[in-house]
Amino acid sequence: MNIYKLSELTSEKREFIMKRAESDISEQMKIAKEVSDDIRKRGDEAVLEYTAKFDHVTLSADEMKVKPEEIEAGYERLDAETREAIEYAVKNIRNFHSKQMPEEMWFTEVDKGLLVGEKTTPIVDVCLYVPRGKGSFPSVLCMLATPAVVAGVEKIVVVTPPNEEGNVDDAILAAAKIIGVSEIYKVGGIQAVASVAYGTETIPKCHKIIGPGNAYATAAKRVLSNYIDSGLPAGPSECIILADENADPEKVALDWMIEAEHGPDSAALLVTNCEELVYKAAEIVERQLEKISDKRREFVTTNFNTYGGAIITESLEESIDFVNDYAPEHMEVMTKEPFVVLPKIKNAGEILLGDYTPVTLCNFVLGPNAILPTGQFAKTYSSVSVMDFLKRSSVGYASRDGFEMVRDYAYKIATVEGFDTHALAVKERK
Ligand SMILES: NC(=O)c1ccc[n+]([C@@H]2O[C@H](COP(=O)([O-])OP(=O)(O)OC[C@H]3O[C@@H](n4cnc5c(N)ncnc54)[C@H](O)[C@@H]3O)[C@@H](O)[C@H]2O)c1
Ligand SMILES: N[C@H](CO)Cc1c[nH]c[nH+]1
Ligand SMILES: [Zn+2]
Repeated sequence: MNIYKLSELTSEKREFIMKRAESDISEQMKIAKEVSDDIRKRGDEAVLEYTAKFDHVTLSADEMKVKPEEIEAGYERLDAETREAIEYAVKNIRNFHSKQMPEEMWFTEVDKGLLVGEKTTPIVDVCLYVPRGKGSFPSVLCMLATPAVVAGVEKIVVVTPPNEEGNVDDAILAAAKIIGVSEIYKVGGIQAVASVAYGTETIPKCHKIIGPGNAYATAAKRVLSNYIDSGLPAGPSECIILADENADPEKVALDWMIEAEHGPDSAALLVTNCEELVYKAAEIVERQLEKISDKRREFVTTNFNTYGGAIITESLEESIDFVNDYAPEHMEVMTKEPFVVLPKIKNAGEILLGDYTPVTLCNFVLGPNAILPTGQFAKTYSSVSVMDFLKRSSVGYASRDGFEMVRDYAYKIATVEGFDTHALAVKERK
């Protein structure tokens, strides 16, 4: 596997590690443009052809929309333990996101007679993209639909690629029923993004699509950015385990592998000032790899030899600087004093502290949102939250006296900017 000393890393290698897999999706963007143009022209007919081509499933237009009885049947088929786990997860996710809800309206008097504030309103329709390719993601539906419901979105549309049998997985259907969403379409990748960006005979046009996806879904969002708001960039999963000499190699090894199993394009890094920890954890990884499926083992090993691996630094401070530059999607802090490290972490989608908060917990049941910015976008974007489903309108009111007090100031600035009618509106107001 890749084991680098940070001080010996070439600038090319550092750039490769920093950029991860999302650096070049120009090929996928070409395909996304062709496919989406065709879907715009031919609607459902084209969507179904591309579903056959890319998902290897033949559906009719009527089969694309999941029927209420399919949701019921999926829920009933799912075993009781999994249903209970989903219900528990949704409870914590709902709780966490309810705390994020801003006040519907607030006002403050910035000066006498000048009242200003904000009014928050749900986005009227939002499409949730639930991936299905290298894995099945009922948890992603929970992470997207729960805050959408908490925020009060009126029309929630779910798109997800059909499985090999042309259906939606039972756990996704059950999660939908538990959360209370029912408009689901069996469509994925570029087809899904283009369908909701333009609208087809069967699939409604939406103003926003949000959710993680592979390079094709990401490419389609970029190509269609004039037609639909596509939220945060959430591509191949990635994680940094930040550890010092106090970390337990067994736990480090377990958690280092978590996000590496998403796919060959993911990135899982162990960043530590303790060389001995790296070799101990790497040995344990070898042993643990024997316990997982061939498919996931291959993803982890590919990952550890491409975008992932270990970075050995000279000190904990140097490790923290590296993390801040990398801006990981997920990160775990496994150091002697994680709460002391916390304030020093400036760029990360999620920061999990201590020995007992593996990424797995937050991905599924803890409550915070696991849909997070990837590819260094954690420098400017945040995790999915209720704010992704809301928007703010500024509100202002000036009384007559308030207006008189500020009219000259407004007039001056309008004149300096050369906006005549702006100036007139305050100068000539009786
Ligand atoms: N950042 C996050 O919060 C987060 C959360 C969960 C998952 N993820 C990531 O999301 C990604 C999900 O990817 P996935 O592949 O499992 O599911 P996906 O739904 O994104 O992709 C499957 C779709 O890709 C399309 N496709 C596949 N091959 C194609 C080809 N050759 N040409 C055109 N289209 C093609 C198909 O239409 C298919 O429906 C993973 O990288 C995972 O790590 C990220
Ligand atoms: N780690 C993913 C976000 O990057 C979320 C997830 C769902 N299932 C497994 N993992
Ligand atoms: Zn994961």
